[in-house]
Amino acid sequence: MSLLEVKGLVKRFGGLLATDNLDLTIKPGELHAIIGPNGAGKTTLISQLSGTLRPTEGSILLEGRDITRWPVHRRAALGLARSYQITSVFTEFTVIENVMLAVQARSGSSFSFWTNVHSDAALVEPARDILRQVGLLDVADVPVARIAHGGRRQLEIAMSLAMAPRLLLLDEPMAGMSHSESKEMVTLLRRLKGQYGILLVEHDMSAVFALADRITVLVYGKPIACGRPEEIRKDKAVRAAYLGEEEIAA
Ligand SMILES: Nc1ncnc2c1ncn2[C@@H]1O[C@H](COP(=O)(O)OP(=O)(O)OP(=O)(O)O)[C@@H](O)[C@H]1O
Repeated sequence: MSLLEVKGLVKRFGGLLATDNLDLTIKPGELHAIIGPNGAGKTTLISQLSGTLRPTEGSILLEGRDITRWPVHRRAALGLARSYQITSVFTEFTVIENVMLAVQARSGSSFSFWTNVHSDAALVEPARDILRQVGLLDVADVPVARIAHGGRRQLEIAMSLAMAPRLLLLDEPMAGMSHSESKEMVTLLRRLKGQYGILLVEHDMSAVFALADRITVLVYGKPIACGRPEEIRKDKAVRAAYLGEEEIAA
C-alpha cells in the first residue's frame, strides 16, 4: 500500500488554478521530491497535505485513510509532520531541551508544564536518540541562539522526528544554507530516507537529484512528469520548462 496517495487534487484561488488535477503517490521509505519553477504550486501542495489549506477537489489518503478533511493536529497524530511548522523553537533553551519539549508534546502533555522538562529523565533518552540520528548530539547542551543556521534547520527536523512521523513534509530545508551546510543536510536526509517517507520541496537541484527516489515536476500546478532522477533529467517537457536553468541539464 502507498504511504500517501493523492488523487485528482485541485486548488483554485479565484480564477487561478494552483493545483491542477494532481495525482501523487509516496511509498513507505521513499524520498519523493517536488520541483518546479517559482509559483508552480509546491507550497500550496504541501499546505494541502499538512492540512492548513483545504483542497477545492480531490482526495488525500494516508496509509489508506481519507484525511482530506482532517485538521492539522489529527493528521500529525497519524504521522504527518511538516518540518517548517516548528515555530516554537525556544532560542534561549538548549538544543536537547527543545527536542525534549517536542517529545513531551507528542506524549500529550501540555507545553505549560515546560518547567518540568529539565528533570524528566524519560524525555532525555528519546531526545538523545533523535539528536544522534540528526547529528546534533555534540551540541545538545548549547543554547539554540548560539548554533548556526544549518544546525537550526537540523533541529527543526529533529523536532519533527520527535512526533514519530511516518511521512515528513520538508519545505526547502536547504534554503539559506552554505554549501557545506547543504552537504550535511543531504547526508542527514539520506540517512532518514528508508526509515520515513519524505516529500521534499527544494530548489537546490543537486540535492534533489542526489537524494530523490522519484521526482514530480510541477508547472502551473500541473504535474508534467514523474519518474526516477535519470528519467526526469532526460524528459523533454521538463527540459523545456527549465530552459535556461542549467542545473537540471547537468
Ligand atoms: N493564498 C493565496 N491566494 C491567492 N493565490 C495564491 C495563494 N497562495 C499561493 N497563491 C498563488 O498560487 C500559485 C502557486 O504558489 P506557490 O507558493 O504554491 O508556488 P511555489 O511553487 O511554492 O513557488 P516558490 O517556488 O516561489 O515558493 C502562485 O501563482 C501564487 O501566487
